[in-house]
Amino acid sequence: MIIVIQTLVFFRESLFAVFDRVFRPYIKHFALTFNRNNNVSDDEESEDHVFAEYDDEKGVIFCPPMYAQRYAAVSDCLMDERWCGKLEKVVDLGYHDMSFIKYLRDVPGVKQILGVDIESFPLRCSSDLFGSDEYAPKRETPLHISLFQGNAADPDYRLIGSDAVIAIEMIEHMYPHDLERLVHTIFGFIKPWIAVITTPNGDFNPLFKSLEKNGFRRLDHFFEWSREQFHDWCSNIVVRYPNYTVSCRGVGPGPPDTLRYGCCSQLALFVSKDYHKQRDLNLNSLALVAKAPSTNNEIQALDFPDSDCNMLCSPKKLNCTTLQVKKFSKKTQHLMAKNKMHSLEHTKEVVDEIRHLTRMLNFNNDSRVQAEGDHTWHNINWGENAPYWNQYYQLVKEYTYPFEPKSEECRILDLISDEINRVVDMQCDEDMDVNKVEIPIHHLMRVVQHITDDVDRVKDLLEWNGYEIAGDVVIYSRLTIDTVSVNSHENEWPDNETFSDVNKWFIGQPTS
Ligand SMILES: C[S@@+](CC[C@H](N)C(=O)[O-])C[C@H]1O[C@@H](n2cnc3c(N)ncnc32)[C@H](O)[C@@H]1O
Ligand SMILES: [Mg+2]
Repeated sequence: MIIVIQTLVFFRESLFAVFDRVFRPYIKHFALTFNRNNNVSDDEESEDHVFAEYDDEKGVIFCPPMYAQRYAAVSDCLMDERWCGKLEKVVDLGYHDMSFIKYLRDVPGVKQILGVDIESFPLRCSSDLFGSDEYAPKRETPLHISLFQGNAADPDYRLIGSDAVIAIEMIEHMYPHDLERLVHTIFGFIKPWIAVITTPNGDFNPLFKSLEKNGFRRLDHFFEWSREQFHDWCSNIVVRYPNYTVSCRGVGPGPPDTLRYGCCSQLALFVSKDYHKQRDLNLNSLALVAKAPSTNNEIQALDFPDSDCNMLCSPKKLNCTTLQVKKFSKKTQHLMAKNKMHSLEHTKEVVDEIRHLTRMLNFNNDSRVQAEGDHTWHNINWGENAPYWNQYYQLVKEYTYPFEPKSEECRILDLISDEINRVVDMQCDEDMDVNKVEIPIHHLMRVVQHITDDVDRVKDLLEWNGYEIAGDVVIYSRLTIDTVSVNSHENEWPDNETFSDVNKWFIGQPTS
C-alpha cells in the first residue's frame, strides 16, 4: 500500500517535470517567426526530436503530436523568466475538455484557473479531473479551478484580476463580431500581464491533402488566416492597445523542404508594458451600485447580496448628490443595526472599492442597473430580468484542491538542494572528473535569504539531513552519491506513513 502511495506521489509530482523535460527541448525549435529568413534553431539534437513527415494515407504526421507541440509552446510562454511564478490567476478561453488545464495546474505560481467555453458538452466530460483520486497527495500551493459556460467575448466580472489569458485554437471558431468584442474583453477589460493566442496557419493547409475538397479550409472554422493576416490582426491590436507589445511565431514545423509554408499553427504572445494587477472583485460580497456618476450624479447602492461586507458607501466621497438604498440583505441590515446606522452617511465606507467597481464595470451613460422588487434586475439593454451586472457566464463546476504548505525547513532544504545541484552541474560541465565540490555556506544562504538569515540554523538543518559540513563550506562528494542505490534507501525506511517532509526529502541526497 505504502509503495503504491509513494508511487502515486512520485508520479503526481513528476508529471509536470516530465512534461517539462520532454517538451522543453522542442520548444526552442518551434520558434519560426513570420520573418522566414529568421534562423530556425540549428540545434541538431532538438531537430531530431521535432519533425514532421508525409504519410501517403494520413498526410502530414507531426512528432510529437501537434497538440503537444502547441501546449509546450504555450507553457513555454507562461514560464518565461520575466513572469514565471508570478502568474496567479490564469484564464483558458475555449478550454474544451480541459486538456490544457491539466498542464496549467502545475505551472509554477498558478493559484486560480478559470475555464470559459461556449459549449456545455465538453464541460461535462471534464468532471473527472476534480478530486477523483482521494489518495492523490495534497498540493503544496492552493489552487482553485472554476469552469464557466459562456461566450469568451463577454466581459464577465470574474475575469477581472487575471494575470494571463490563453486562447488555444479558439478564435477561428468565433463570429467576427464576437472576435472583435473578445479583443476588447482581453485588452480593454481584463488587461492581463500576458495573453497567448494560437490559431491555425492557413499558409500551411496545402500540405493537408484531405482539406483539398474544401478549398484547404476546415469546415468548422470561420477563417484560417495566413501568417500575414494573423500578423496584421496582432499588429492592429497593439496599435489600439498601445500598452501591449506582441511577438508572433510558428508552432509545429512541417516536413523537410516545406519551410516556405511556415508552421502548422501560429502563436502570438502579447505582453503588457506596464502591468498592474487589477484588484480581484468578489461581487458575491460586494454592494451593487448603479447609475453612472457621469449621468446625473446619482448612485444607488442596491443590495449587498450575501455580505460579510461592510462595503457601504458615502455619497460625499463618491461625488454624487444622492445615494439611495433600496434594499439591504438581512446580513447588512443586521450590520447596520449593530452599528446603529440609520442612513448611509453614517455607515463605514469602502468608497474606493465602489469607485473601483464602477470603473471596472465600465459604467457609462448606458449603464444603468436598478433593482426592482425581489432580485429582479432591469437595465436598458436587457429590460426586465437582466442578468446580474457583468455576470455573463454560468458556473458549471468549481473545485478547490486540498493543499498543505511545505514546512519552512523543507522549503530551505529544497532551495539549497536545487542550488547545490546547479553548482555541481556547472562544475561537472567544466570538468567531468570532478568528484568533490566545496560550496561556501554563505553562497547557499543567498537562495534562502527570503526565509532566514540564520546561518547556524541552516548548517544544523543540512547536517541533520546528511550533508557534510566543514567550517563554513558544504562538501558535496559525487562518489558518495554514485554508490548509493535507490534500493538501499528504500530498505532504510520504516514501513509507516509518519515521515516528515524533511525525511522524504532526504531520499537520494548525499550522505556523509
Ligand atoms: C478547437 S477547440 C480548442 C481546444 C483547446 N483550447 C485545446 O487546444 O485543447 C475550440 C473550443 O473553443 C470553444 N469556443 C468556440 N467559440 C467560443 C466562444 N465564443 N467562447 C468560448 N469558447 C468558444 C469551442 O466550444 C471549443 O471547445
Ligand atoms: Mg479547430
